[in-house]
Order: sequence, then structure tokens, then C-alpha cells
Amino acid sequence: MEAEAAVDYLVDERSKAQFDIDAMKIIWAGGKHEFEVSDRMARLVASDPVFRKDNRAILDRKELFKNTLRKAAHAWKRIIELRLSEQEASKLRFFVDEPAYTDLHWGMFIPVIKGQGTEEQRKKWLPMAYRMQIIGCYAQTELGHGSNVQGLETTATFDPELDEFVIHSPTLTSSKWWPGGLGRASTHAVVFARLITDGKDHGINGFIVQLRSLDDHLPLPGIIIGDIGMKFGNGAYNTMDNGFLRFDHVRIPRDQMLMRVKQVTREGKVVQSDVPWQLLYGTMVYVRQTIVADASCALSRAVCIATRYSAVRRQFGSQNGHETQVIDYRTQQSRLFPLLASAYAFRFVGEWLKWLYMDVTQRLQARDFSTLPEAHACTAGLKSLTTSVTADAIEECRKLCGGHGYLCSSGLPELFAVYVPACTYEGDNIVLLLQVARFLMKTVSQLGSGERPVGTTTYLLRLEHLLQCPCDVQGAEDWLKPDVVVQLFEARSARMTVACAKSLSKFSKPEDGFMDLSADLVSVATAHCQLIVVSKFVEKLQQDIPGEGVKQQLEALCSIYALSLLKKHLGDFLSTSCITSKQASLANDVLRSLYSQVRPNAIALVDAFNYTDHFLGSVLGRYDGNVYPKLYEEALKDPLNESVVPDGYHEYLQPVLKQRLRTARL
Ligand SMILES: CCCCCCCCCCCCCCCCCCCCCC(=O)SCCNC(=O)CCNC(=O)[C@H](O)C(C)(C)COP(=O)(O)OP(=O)(O)OC[C@H]1O[C@@H](n2cnc3c(N)ncnc32)[C@H](O)[C@@H]1OP(=O)(O)O
Ligand SMILES: Cc1cc2nc3c(=O)[nH]c(=O)nc-3n(C[C@H](O)[C@H](O)[C@H](O)COP(=O)(O)OP(=O)(O)OC[C@H]3O[C@@H](n4cnc5c(N)ncnc54)[C@H](O)[C@@H]3O)c2cc1C
Repeated sequence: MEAEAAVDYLVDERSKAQFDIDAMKIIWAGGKHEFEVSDRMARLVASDPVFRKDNRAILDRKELFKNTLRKAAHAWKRIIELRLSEQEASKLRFFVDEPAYTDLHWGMFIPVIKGQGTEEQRKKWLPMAYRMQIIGCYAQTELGHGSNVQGLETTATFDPELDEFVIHSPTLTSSKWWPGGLGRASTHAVVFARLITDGKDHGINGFIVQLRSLDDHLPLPGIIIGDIGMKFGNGAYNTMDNGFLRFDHVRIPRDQMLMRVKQVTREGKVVQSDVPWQLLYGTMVYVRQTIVADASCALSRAVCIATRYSAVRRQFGSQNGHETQVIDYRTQQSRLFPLLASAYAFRFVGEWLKWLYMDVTQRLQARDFSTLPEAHACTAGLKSLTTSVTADAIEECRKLCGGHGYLCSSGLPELFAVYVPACTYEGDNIVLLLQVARFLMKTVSQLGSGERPVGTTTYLLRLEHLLQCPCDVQGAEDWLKPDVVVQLFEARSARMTVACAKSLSKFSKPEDGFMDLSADLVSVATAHCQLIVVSKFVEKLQQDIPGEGVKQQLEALCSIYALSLLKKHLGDFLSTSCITSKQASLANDVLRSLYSQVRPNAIALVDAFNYTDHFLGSVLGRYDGNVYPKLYEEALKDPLNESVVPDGYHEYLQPVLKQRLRTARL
């Protein structure tokens, strides 16, 4: 094929932008310093051949895993050589873009020891973990129990004679099953097990257990361990060694029980400390918060690919002598721009959630536990909302790219396969929304008793008003007023919450009500979480936003986010009498004009994510838009194209063809 000169097919598109893109890049990154770090790490990874990832879909499992080990070791070497800070290291990991055992080591094993260990335990274990002299994972889920943590079966029985715990898997269903990094890489795990002393069950707790020898990596006596097998998609999450683990009466010293929440004395007495027992779930709260931040990354990546390709791709019609760019079709805009708006919305709510998490952590250190339930509800709810939307959005972006979106070289199939388990891990999304609903029902039921709702539920203090207030929209332009929109989302959430609380009160046993009404409770929780995202976007816009035209673009995106939700959940808004059908129709008109406003800025708005072509890993999303020659190039790299006549021709194709010839002669 003729080599084409490098042409930037998106130059025209970029010249249409009506805002300062460099300023937007800084807003997206969360600050100037954050932008600089992110940009530097992205380039570092993109220029290093060890971090190549375009062959993942065709490597077999063993090669794939070995390659991941190689990349993780190389990343660690670079981190040490370049003396990278924690922030830089975690950005480097992000741009390497490959799930690995190190995620669980840094993302869960270290945090669980930090959060649930005593000072002595932290001093003993953390330095080894920080230097990666031991590799750890988080072994909670079992074959028979994932969502129901209280139902775990693994036992940790105290033996007062030897001052040890005996860790045991009493049944097949008690096998640990799923922990990332467990299958092949980890030397240690924090294992969640039932604490048994003197024949009494004291519920679950974490225990540090060594799994493999630090000399030859062989499993220690009594440990049965392996990988659980291939998962969804090629490449994708198969770089991770999710594992199984069974214990046959494995002994560990007493001081390997994580003792911040509960302690077991030398005599075998269980002492509950004064911190809330829910801190046992604290690592999950931390990770859920990071998953929300990650959702905006995955979503923006898919949206970047679909937006650039939509500007390059042309079908039907006539536009200056060419066919029409598909991005100019209203249907394409109405599917794509709400996703673009959601990417920005999730970015800002993720920033806020990080702040909330830091705030609750500081309070816990000062022994103020009052905001823990709200932090749990926010992390659980937003994890659920953002991952569900992102998973669906990646698939929608694939469809927005037509047939070529289905090719691995579009980057979208692998992104989808690697992302969808986020709807399940760290808490199934429905189970987590039910936690939010439970928190809302409790908050509403306590309103009369003088208990004041805090943080994101403060709006419930204005319950009487919200149950009756009409929507203040008279003309289309009223839909652009942030206070009108926020109040509408508050009213919808409050009305749905109260309606559900009333239905619940009709049950003599609350648990029966929760079972029967669980689908409605999930809708209530979703409405509340959407309110949080809308109001955090609005709050972000009340801050100082530097850069020409940046604020206007973000205001348009904020309105698109809120009004497209209104359109999608119109049934909720109409059935709670929050709006009239006339107002709904005005909102639809406003949405159309907002799409026109965003259209010339669309490419610049995705450029502001500052993704390298290496990170995007997509022929369709290339920065220069030079899609077609590169699609050919990628196709030619496929192993099937290595020979002109395929392997298997002589055994399987030729005989069939010859047989058909004979039949034809007959
Ligand atoms: C190379 C070098 C690099 C260098 C450095 C580079 C750095 C690299 C860094 C990389 C970073 C990558 C990041 C990691 C990536 C991770 C990937 C994914 C891994 C995925 C891991 C997992 O997948 S890991 C398992 C998660 N498995 C769950 O997620 C179970 C869900 N299941 C439950 O969580 C409970 O089972 C469930 C339902 C609550 C019922 O709990 P339950 O039975 O006790 O019952 P209840 O519901 O009654 O709850 C009783 C009361 O507790 C309250 N409460 C409940 N939870 C609470 C909580 N968390 N905090 C506070 N309060 C809580 C509740 O609100 C009630 O309060 P009240 O009584 O006041 O109403
Ligand atoms: C890729 C991946 C990585 C993982 N990594 C780890 C790890 O490192 N460490 C670890 O310990 N675990 C890990 N897990 C396990 C993960 O945390 C669990 O799979 C998750 O918590 C869901 O639990 P489950 O599999 O038991 O689902 P189930 O609870 O069996 O869910 C099955 C269905 O039942 C529904 N359901 C369950 N309970 C209720 C309810 N009360 N009300 C209504 N519906 C309900 C769910 O919505 C779902 O539709 C990982 C999982 C995956 C997929």
C-alpha cells in the first residue's frame, strides 16, 4: 500500500474551538501540577517499548501473564531509578494501562494493613510491603459468598496453647475465589475469616497469612492455591491472576490478626475497641472512591475515540462536496454528547468524593465517627452509578463507531471487557444501591426525632417544601438556571424517597418491606446519586474557572448532563409531579440547542483529556484522525495474514473444495 503523508484530518475541527483548551486540560487534570505530572508520565510510558500493548489480544494466557509480570517489574524499576513520588508512580501505573497483581498490592493489601492494623502491625508489615519484599492481595470473596461478607465461612480458630490461629476452609464453598494477584504472584494475603475463640463465633476479621515461600515461591504447607481461569474477552482482565485458595489447618501467630477493630488477648479473650466495627469494611470504602475517579477515565477514553471517529467518518448526504460527517447527525449528537457531559460530571464528582474520603479519614483519626455512614452511602452509591453508566457508555461508543468499533484495533472491545467487572467487583452495583436506599430510609425515618441529616442529605431538611414546590420553568431559558435544576433533582429524590418510606411503613417487618420493594428502593437510590452528581457539577462551576470560554463550555455540559438525565428518567419526574409535560418538552428543545453549542467544540473537549495515542490504543481515536490507512496496517499485522494461503488449507479447505468439484461434475 502507498505510504500516505502524515495529515491531521482533524485540524479543521480543532480550529473551530471557542475556548482555551490548555486551561481546560488543567481543569480536567485537577490542577497545573497534576497536569504536568500526568503529561510527563503519559509520555514516559508511551515512549518505552516495554510498555507496548498492541499485541495483547493475540497473546495466549501464559505469554500474556508473563508479559504483565515483565511490565510490572519494569515499572517498578523505573519508579526506583527515577525516584518517582507516589503520585507519579500511580500515574505511571495508570498509563501502563494493564491490570496487574500490583494493583491489589498497592490498592488493597497496603490500605487494609494501614486501616485495620495496630501501630505495631503497621510498623512490622508496611516497610516490607512498600519495598515489595512481600507481595500481598485481599482475600475476602469465597466461592459461595461475595456480596454477603457476614456469610463468609473460612475460620480462624484461636489455639490458646500455642498462641496461634488455625486458618481453615471447612467446605468447598469456603474456598477463597476471585482475589486478584492471588493465583500466581502473591506471597501474602489479608484473609477475611470468622474469628472463633473458645468455641464462640465473633464474626469476621482480617488476618495476614503467608501463602508462598519467599525463597522459591512454592505454596507453604496446607495452602492449596491456583488461578481461577480465563475471564471475559481477549487480553482485557486476563493479565490479572485472580485466584483460588484453600486452607488445611494453616497456623499463624496471634499477632497476625489485624487488631485495630477487635483484639484477642493471650488468654483468648476478645476485646472490641471503641472504633465502629464497620471499619472492617473500610478498605472497600477507599477502593470504591478510587473506582469513581477511574470511571471518568474509562468513560472519557471511550468518548474520545467515538468523538474523533465521528468527525472523521462520513455517510450519506452532501457537505462541501463530501458525504456528511456522522457527528453532524442529531441522533449521533444525542447519543454522544450526554456521554461527553457525563465524563466531565464524573470527573468533578470523583474529585469531590476524594475530598470527602480524606475528610472522613481525618475525622476517624480524631475519633469523630459521625460522617462514616454518609461516606459509606456516597462511595457505594457513586461507585454503582458511575460504573454502570460507564460500562453502558463504552458499549454505546462502540455502536457509535459502527462496524469498525467492533474491531479490536478500535480499542473499544478490550476497554469494555476490562471495564465491565467494575459493576461487580468491590460490591455488586445493585447490592450497593440497596445500601444507599437503606441509608436514605433511615435518614427520613429519623427526621422527626431531631437527628439532622448531614452532607448530601441536607436537602431532606426542606422536605415539606420539596414535596410541594412547583418547578420554576416558564420559558426554555429557565432550564439553564442551575438552582432551578438542582431543586428539581432534589424534589424528585425527596418525593421518591418519601413515597418508598410510606410503602415500607405498611409492612409489619421492615426486612419484608425491603425485599418486596427492593426494585423501587434501587430507583430511589439512583435518583439520590444523580442529584449528588448534578449538584457537585453545579458547585464546581461556582468556583473560579480560569481560561477564555472554559466556563461557558462546562456550563453547557452541565446542562446537557442534567437535562439528558431528565429526558431518560422522564417517568420519575412526571409521576412525582415534579414537572409538567410542557416543561419536559421545553427541556428537550433546550437540549437540542445545547448540542449545537457543543458541536464545534466537541473535538477540543476530548483533546482536553490529553490522552496519548499509546494510552487510547485505538486506530479510530487517533489524534491525527488518519483512520483508514492505519486500519489496513493493523489488519495486515494479524497472524492470519502472515501467509497468503492459510495454515489448514491442505487438511481442511482443499478436500472440501475438491469434494464440491466432484459433486458438481455428478
Ligand atoms: C508497579 C508499581 C506501582 C506502584 C504504585 C502504583 C499504585 C497503584 C494503585 C492502584 C490502585 C488501584 C485501586 C485498586 C483496584 C482494585 C481493582 C478491583 C479489585 C476488586 C476487589 C474486590 O472486589 S474486594 C471484595 C469486595 N467485596 C464487596 O464489596 C462485598 C460487598 N458487601 C458488603 O460490603 C457488605 O456485605 C454489605 C452489602 C454492605 C452488607 O453488610 P452487612 O451484612 O454487615 O449488613 P448491613 O447491610 O446490615 O450493614 C450493617 C451496617 O453497616 C453499615 N455499613 C455497611 N458497609 C459499610 C461500610 N463499608 N462502611 C461503613 N458502614 C458500612 C450499614 O450501613 C449498616 O449500618 P446501619 O446498621 O446503621 O444501618
Ligand atoms: C474481576 C474481579 C476481580 C475481583 N477481585 C477480588 C479481590 O481482589 N478480592 C476479593 O475478595 N474479591 C474479588 N472479587 C469478587 C467480587 O468482590 C465479588 O464478585 C462481588 O463482591 C460480587 O459478589 P458475588 O460474586 O457474590 O455476587 P452475587 O452476590 O452472587 O451476585 C449475583 C446476583 O445476585 C444479586 N444479589 C445478591 N445479593 C442481593 C441482594 N441482597 N438483593 C438483591 N440482589 C442481590 C446481584 O445483584 C447479582 O445480580 C473480584 C471479582 C471480579 C469479577
